[in-house]
Amino acid sequence: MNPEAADLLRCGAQELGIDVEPALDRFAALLALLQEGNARFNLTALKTEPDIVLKHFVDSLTCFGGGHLEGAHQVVDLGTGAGFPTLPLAIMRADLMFTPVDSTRKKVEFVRATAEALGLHNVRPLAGRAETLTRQPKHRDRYDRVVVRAVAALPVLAELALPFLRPGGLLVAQKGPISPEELRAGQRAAGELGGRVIEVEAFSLPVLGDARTLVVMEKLRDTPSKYPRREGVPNQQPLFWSAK
Ligand SMILES: C[S@@+](CC[C@H](N)C(=O)[O-])C[C@H]1O[C@@H](n2cnc3c(N)ncnc32)[C@H](O)[C@@H]1O
Repeated sequence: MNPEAADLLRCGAQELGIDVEPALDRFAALLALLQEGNARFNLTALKTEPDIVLKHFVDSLTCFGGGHLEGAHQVVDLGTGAGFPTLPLAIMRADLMFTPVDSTRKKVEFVRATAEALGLHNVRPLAGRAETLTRQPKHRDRYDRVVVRAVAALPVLAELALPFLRPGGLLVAQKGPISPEELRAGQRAAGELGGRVIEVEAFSLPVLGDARTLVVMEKLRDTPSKYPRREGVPNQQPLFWSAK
């Protein structure tokens, strides 16, 4: 990692109240592995060191906002892609056990190999679609937390994520700006799926100032067995929302 990128990571994380100094070597190794992965196949759209550091690493660390990940939780990362937010969060918190999930096997293999190379023992990637995995008893109503970044609209996230959670568990969704319509649909979908929205926090991404929103849903009771609907339907026909 070049010195400018290292400074951006330090400053960005500091704005979030996080000291990355002890983890800089691991972040540098992650950066190198991502760039190597990008050279082999198109892993992420972000290619430059400042972009990767701010828009992947620091952006992922904003999931710690609000303290919803405090404690030794079992955490699903729904639609992890190249490992975000899992990998930065797992680097900073060995007490959190992550299950990054993605439907694209090649991405899951990248996350598995990268976690191994970084010596992260708290990352156990899983290939598959959320709609199918949450039909398996070992993944339904089981996890303490679901984190998600850049995957789908709120009502879709509610349908894909809440079935993973035990009652009392939380979905922490890191998103860009959300419209009142999307929020309303997310609230209604959460209710239908056995949960409720407990927090909506607008904030700015450190250094760059891009608008972000952290939406937290709590699961109150078991999700009705008809959810999630079959593969692809949650995204094609989001609950309570026609304006995709
Ligand atoms: C835009 S990428 C975001 C990746 C990562 N979370 C990030 O912030 O960089 C969305 C990812 O979600 C995965 N995905 C979408 N729907 C899914 C589903 N129903 N089950 C599992 N993975 C899904 C896709 O394969 C893709 O890798």
